[in-house]
Amino acid sequence: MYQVRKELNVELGDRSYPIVIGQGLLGAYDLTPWVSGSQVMIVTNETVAPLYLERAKACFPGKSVDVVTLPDGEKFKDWQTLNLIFDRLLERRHSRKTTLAALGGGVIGDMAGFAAACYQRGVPFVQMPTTLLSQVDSSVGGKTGINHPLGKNMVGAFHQPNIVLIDTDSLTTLPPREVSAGLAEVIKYGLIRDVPFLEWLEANMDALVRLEPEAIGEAIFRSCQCKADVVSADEREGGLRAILNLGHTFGHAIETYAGYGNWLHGEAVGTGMMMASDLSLREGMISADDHQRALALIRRAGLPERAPKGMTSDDFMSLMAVDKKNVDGNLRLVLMRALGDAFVTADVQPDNLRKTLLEFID
Ligand SMILES: NC(=O)c1ccc[n+]([C@@H]2O[C@H](COP(=O)([O-])OP(=O)(O)OC[C@H]3O[C@@H](n4cnc5c(N)ncnc54)[C@H](O)[C@@H]3O)[C@@H](O)[C@H]2O)c1
Ligand SMILES: O=C(O)C(=O)C[C@@H](O)[C@H](O)[C@H](O)COP(=O)(O)O
Ligand SMILES: [Zn+2]
Repeated sequence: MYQVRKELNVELGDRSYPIVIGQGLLGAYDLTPWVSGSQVMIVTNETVAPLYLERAKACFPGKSVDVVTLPDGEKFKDWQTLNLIFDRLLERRHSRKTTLAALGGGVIGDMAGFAAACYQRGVPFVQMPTTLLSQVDSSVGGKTGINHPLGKNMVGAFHQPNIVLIDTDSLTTLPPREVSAGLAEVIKYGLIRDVPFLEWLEANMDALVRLEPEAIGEAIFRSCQCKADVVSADEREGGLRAILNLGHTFGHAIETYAGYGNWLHGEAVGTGMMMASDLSLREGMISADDHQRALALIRRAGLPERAPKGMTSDDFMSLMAVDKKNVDGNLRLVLMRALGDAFVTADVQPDNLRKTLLEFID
C-alpha cells in the first residue's frame, strides 16, 4: 500500500511533469504511464541498489527492466563513470525508446539525466530520488551533468524528467550527515524567496533533523513547490533561476578545493550561504539580526561553518573565477536584499568580499 501525500506540477508547456510525494511509493506506484516504450534502464549505485532496486523495478510492471549499478560517490560523477551507462546501453542494444530511470541521490540523478540527454541524442527520463537533497532539489528542474577537476558541474545539459517520484520512506536509511546536507538546500528556499517557510523552518528544524515524517513531508513539498515555481518561470537560467545558486559560488569553490566528496555538496552550500549572508550584511543589504537568524538556522541543521582547513582567499578567488554565472570575466554572486529576497549582482565592494572570505577561513 502507498499513500500519495501531495502532488504538484512543473509547468513547462508540453514538457510539464508531475512531482509525486508520498510514503510507500517505491515498489507500489505504477510509473508505466510515463514510459512510452517497452524498455527501462534503471541507473543506481552500489549503496542504493541493495536497499531499493527491487522495489524500484516493481514500479514498471510489464516493462523489460535493465539495470546499471555505478560506484558510489561524488568523485565518480565524471566522464569515466558516465561512460559505464553508455557501455551498458549499447551492450544491451537499447534504442532511443528506452527510458532511463535514476534511482539514488543527486549524483545518480545528475549522471543518469545527462546520459538520457545524450544517448542517441536524447531518451526519456524518470527521477526516483532517495536522498533528502535529491528529493528537495536535484530531481526537479532538469539540470544534469558531471564535474570537471577544475570546476563543479562544468559539463552538462538541461533535460527534464517525465515524472519525479518521491518516496519519503527511503529517508529512513539515510545517514544523519546526509540529512543535514539536504537541509541546506531546504533552508535555501526560505532565504531566497519564502519568508513564511523560513519562519516554519525556525519552528520545525529540530523535528526535521530527527526526520519526523510530518515535518519532513511538509519540507519536501514546500521545497519542491518553490523550485517548481522558479524553474517554470525560467527553465534555462536566463535570470531568476540563478537565485537557486545562493551559497553555491562559495560552495562549489569549497567542493572543488576539498576534492569532490570530501565535503558533501549540501555542507559546502551551508557554509556558502553563511558567507553569502555575511557579504549581504557587509554590503548594507540585510540587518545584523537577519544575518544572525540565517546563521542560527544553518547551524541548527548541523552544517559546518568554516571553510576547509588550509583554503585561502586566493583559492576562493581563483576557483570562483570559473563559476558559470560569471559574465565577461566578472564574478556574479547571489546575495540577499532582505531575508526571502535574493538577487544576482556583479557589483560587490572588493573589500567587503575580501573581509567575508577572511571571516570564514582559518
Ligand atoms: N541537478 C540539480 O539541480 C542539483 C541540485 C542540487 C544538487 N545537485 C547535485 O547533487 C549531488 C548531491 O546529491 P546528494 O546529496 O543526494 O548526494 P549523493 O547522490 O552522493 O548521495 C549521498 C549518499 O547517500 C547514499 N544514499 C542515497 N540514497 C540513500 C538512502 N535512501 N539510504 C541510504 N543511503 C542513501 C548515496 O549512495 C550516497 O552515498 C551533487 O553532485 C550536486 O552537485 C544537483
Ligand atoms: O537548479 C538550479 O538551478 C540550482 O542552482 C540548484 C542547485 O542546488 C544545484 O546545486 C545545481 O546543480 C547548481 O547548478 P550550477 O549550474 O551552479 O552547477
Ligand atoms: Zn545545490
